[in-house]
Amino acid sequence: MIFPALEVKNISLEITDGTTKRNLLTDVSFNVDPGEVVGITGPSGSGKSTLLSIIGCLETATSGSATLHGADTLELGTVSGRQAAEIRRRHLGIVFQQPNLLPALTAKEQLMVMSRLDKPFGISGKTWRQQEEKAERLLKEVGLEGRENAKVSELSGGQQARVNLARALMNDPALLLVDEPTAALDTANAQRVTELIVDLARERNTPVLYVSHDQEQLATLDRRIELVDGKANEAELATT
Ligand SMILES: Nc1ncnc2c1ncn2[C@@H]1O[C@H](COP(=O)(O)OP(=O)(O)OP(=O)(O)O)[C@@H](O)[C@H]1O
Repeated sequence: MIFPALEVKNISLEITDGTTKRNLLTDVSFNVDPGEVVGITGPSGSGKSTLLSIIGCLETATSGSATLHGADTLELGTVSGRQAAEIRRRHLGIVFQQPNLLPALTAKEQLMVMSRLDKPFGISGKTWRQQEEKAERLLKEVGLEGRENAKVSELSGGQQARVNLARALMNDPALLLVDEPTAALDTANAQRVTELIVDLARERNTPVLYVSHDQEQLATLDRRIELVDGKANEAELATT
């Protein structure tokens, strides 16, 4: 039996809105294949970022499951605490809207921080030098060859978004989750970064969930899922 890389089944989240309870997400189900980039879209407040947080083990669903099939089969939607942190560190790449880069560090050092979190050897048992080579290789892949030693203040917004992306790839994630990573960029730069994400996903066979409002960017992706009133829009799914 061939599994999709990511299987999301009937994810629901009940939230408390003031004094009333309501379902922010209701029975959201979809699959993502290896190397496929799926856009998550929908009106503001429809739960896009929350869905990504559940799949990214940052929040837990009230019910349902999100299963990642890779070297290990991992349940993502319901784990919390130390187990969730371990899954994020080892298996997930998460890119938020704000790069949150450390101002005192160079581009390469932003990536090396990921290795430092995993002392004495890297995530996959690699030495410090091997991790350093990996950081250099990733920066080259995102188009930053020659900028490895530049500090954040010396990098443009587009370059910072690329460092942010490279950093999320340091652990060779089995799933990449990106939440409006180009919101701070002009249209041309935003489109280039989106195309880079699609290329990297295909080259690495990594499934990607990409939250965006931008129709032009969404058109670059393999397909899209629209969240409307907490439900995934199946009609849109079927036509894409
Ligand atoms: N566990 C929770 N408890 C209460 N409220 C929550 C919880 N999780 C999310 N929310 C609320 O649900 C709403 C939806 O948030 P979310 O950021 O997921 O929407 P979004 O579709 O990503 O919006 P935007 O496009 O504006 O970024 C927000 O008002 C958020 O505060």
